[in-house]
Amino acid sequence: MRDDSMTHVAIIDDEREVCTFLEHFLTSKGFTVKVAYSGEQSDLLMDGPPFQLAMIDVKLPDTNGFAILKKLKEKQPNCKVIIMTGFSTVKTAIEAIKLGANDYIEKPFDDLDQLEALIDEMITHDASIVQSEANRLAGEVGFITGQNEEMNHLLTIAYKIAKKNINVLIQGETGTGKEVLAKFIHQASCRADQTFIGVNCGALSESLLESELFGHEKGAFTGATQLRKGLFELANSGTLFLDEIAEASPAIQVKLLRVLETREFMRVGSEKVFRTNARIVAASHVNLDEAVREKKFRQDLLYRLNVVKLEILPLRKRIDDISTLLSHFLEKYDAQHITFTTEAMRLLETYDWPGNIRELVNVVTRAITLSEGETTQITKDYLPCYIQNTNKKEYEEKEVKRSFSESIINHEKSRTNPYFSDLKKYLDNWNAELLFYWQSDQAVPLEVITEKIKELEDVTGKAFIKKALNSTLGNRKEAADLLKITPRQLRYLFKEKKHSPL
Ligand SMILES: Nc1ncnc2c1ncn2[C@@H]1O[C@H](COP(=O)(O)OP(=O)(O)OP(=O)(O)O)[C@@H](O)[C@H]1O
Repeated sequence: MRDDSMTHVAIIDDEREVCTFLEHFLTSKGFTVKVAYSGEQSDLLMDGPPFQLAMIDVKLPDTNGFAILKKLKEKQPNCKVIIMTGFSTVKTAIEAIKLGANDYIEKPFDDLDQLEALIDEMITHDASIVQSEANRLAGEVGFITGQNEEMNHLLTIAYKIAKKNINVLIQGETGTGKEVLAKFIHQASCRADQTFIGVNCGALSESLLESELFGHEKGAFTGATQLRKGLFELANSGTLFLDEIAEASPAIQVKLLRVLETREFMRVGSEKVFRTNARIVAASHVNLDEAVREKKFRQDLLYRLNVVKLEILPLRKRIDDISTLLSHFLEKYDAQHITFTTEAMRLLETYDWPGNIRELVNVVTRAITLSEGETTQITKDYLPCYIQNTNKKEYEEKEVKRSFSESIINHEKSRTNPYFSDLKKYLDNWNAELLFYWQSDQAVPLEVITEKIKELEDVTGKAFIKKALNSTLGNRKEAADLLKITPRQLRYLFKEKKHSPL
């Protein structure tokens, strides 16, 4: 007769020694244990009374951990699952987490305290606690999610894997919050009280980036007047955030690969080998699989970086999060008294947000500033003209185009987006807005003005690049020559400008 006051655990693994060890270990903790050595035997277990926890090996002779996980989640949805994996199959275990496993542990079990802590956590914590802990920390760091299920799932996965010592790759369009997510992972990890340092690999020349990353000895090159520690050294027990990793040159990619493989590096101008324990979180708005196919990015480096890949949705695909984001920003700017009219909300939910959350922040701060002293209700008139002019049909047309192909998307967007289609209109609006601020009796936060100036630089620069590309029929090399910049700079400007993936 089964005693339901006890904790019931299933172990599914074809390695008999592992099963024997776990059976002893768990029985000594007062749990009852059932063992299956194959998929067939595990089917029998799953058809029986429910388990609180199942520990499942990734590889079995007649099936794999994914298939067992799927069946278990169907038959016993409340059963927690720990996937057991060898080092070489960590990526597989991460996939299992994405599919609903609660955690994974590497075999052999070197650290029994860690094993015990993991099992205890599984038994005592229910999933809603993990979710609410993740949400609390996300609120603290400023990575807000609302109703969107995919984003909430991503947040939970980020929270779970944060505690593991593995590299993470974050992909997402510009302004979607890649850096904020990297900070969240750092804060949720055991390294939270250590350093978090970030570097934008596209913003520095090759030699500067090399010395930034690895440091240099005094006299290593002209201008190296003193020894400088690099980021791998400074972030030794913390997290190193490599932003826009796709922009790293081939030579830097080789050097990064070496550090990721061996954990060793040398300062520029020195032969001495240093070790680093920095956790790497890399980010890119470029699809790195595509960059590998186009031979712009090393496959072996990508393999090392994306032990876990997290993809943040663009804002237009998480429209259901807009109201939560708005409330967050209103609170952040101490403007909780402000509300948005239904019409204004509809416009915000219909606009396609090429600059993603960064652009939303700008729109909210602008609306707060403009409405100050006038009203507490944001109507459509307090939104920028290009958002007021958005209509549903135009949006839907863009959606269809978007799914057509990435390259066509980018081209179409630049053509149809009112932001770029008419530079003169944009400049007139910009001028009018700035004059409005200037003539306003209210003090305008300088941040709003500097953001507008950056936006002007972005939009105008992009318009001129687009003009040059039009005249060279899309030939980037020739366009770069016309603009008297290098093709690399053109690529950078082309992709990095904040408000508009061309
Ligand atoms: N989920 C979020 N909740 C609240 N604010 C967010 C969120 N995501 C991004 N932001 C805000 O949007 C702005 C851009 O975020 P961030 O710099 O992390 O984006 P990014 O994807 O790294 O951009 P880029 O690709 O241009 O470097 C910041 O002001 C950030 O605070």
